[in-house]
Amino acid sequence: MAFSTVLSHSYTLKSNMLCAQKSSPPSLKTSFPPQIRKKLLYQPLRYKLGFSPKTHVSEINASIKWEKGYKKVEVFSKEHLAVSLAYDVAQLSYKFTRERGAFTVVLSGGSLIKYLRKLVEAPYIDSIEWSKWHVFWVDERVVPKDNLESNYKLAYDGFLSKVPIPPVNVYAIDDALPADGAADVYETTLKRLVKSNVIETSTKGVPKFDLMLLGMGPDGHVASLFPGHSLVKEDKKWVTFLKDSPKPPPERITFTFPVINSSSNIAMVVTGEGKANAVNCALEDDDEKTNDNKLPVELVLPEGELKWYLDLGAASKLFKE
Ligand SMILES: O=C(O)[C@H](O)[C@@H](O)[C@H](O)[C@H](O)COP(=O)(O)O
Repeated sequence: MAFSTVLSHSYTLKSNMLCAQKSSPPSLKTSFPPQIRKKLLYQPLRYKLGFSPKTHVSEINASIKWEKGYKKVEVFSKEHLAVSLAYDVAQLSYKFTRERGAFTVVLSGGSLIKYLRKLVEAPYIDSIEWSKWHVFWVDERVVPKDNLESNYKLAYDGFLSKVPIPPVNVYAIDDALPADGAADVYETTLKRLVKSNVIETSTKGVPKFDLMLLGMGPDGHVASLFPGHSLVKEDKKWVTFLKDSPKPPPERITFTFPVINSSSNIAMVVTGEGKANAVNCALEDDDEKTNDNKLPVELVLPEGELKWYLDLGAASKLFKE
């Protein structure tokens, strides 16, 4: 079905790739609607305890969890989403810093940063080994770092300025370069860090980040990989660039799918009713779809773990009467 709408970010999307809307969303209430409870067809997940205080665990249990194949999905209130994300990130930080003395974390732009807000509070602010963190961006707009459009600025203002990560471990793009140069330099930086074992590599020799924190646009884009764009198929470069992003600003650099899909862990953080169609598309069973018919988000198939963190709005089309 052809799909055309004006998105909240004030750019127009035309795509025939989104799944058709299949049912009306349940009305959103403060607690989970009964039809959602009824549709708990899947095995609940169990959290591995051992790092975070139990008080946080009991709060996290106020959510819906299920697992379907490799897809782990959890639906939260917005507040619990931030609590749960902090808990999971802290556990991974603990695991990787203990196992290999470093924790490589890839950030996105958008609302993701505000969902990291619990990490800058007790107990995490004092218990995480921030000095072992290495921070990257899955995509960046080619603008100066102090520009309001910069994903670096967004992350710095909302998160990085509040935690003691050594500045040398924060890998922003070189904002003095044009898009192609910035992408090349970023890829060179990744190569250097792979060589020095700060970043692990997959069996295919591609960087394997410990944790990628991804957002998704209403059109199903992830990173700066947009539906129907040729970069979705890029399989040689680790980092590439575009000058024709359908979402402004047009010039960006982005990780490619080989790098995204080498990750040890991906957290897909998606909120808001505007994303419900794309979420439904990504989580439905449809073996008939070829890669050409898939949204970019559906091509996120990491070697490691993939977990979806949804709010009620984003999940609203998953639960049918
Ligand atoms: O560079 C960008 O334009 C953003 O990084 C973008 O890709 C964002 O991550 C998603 O659109 C989800 O954003 P929201 O969570 O704010 O909807």
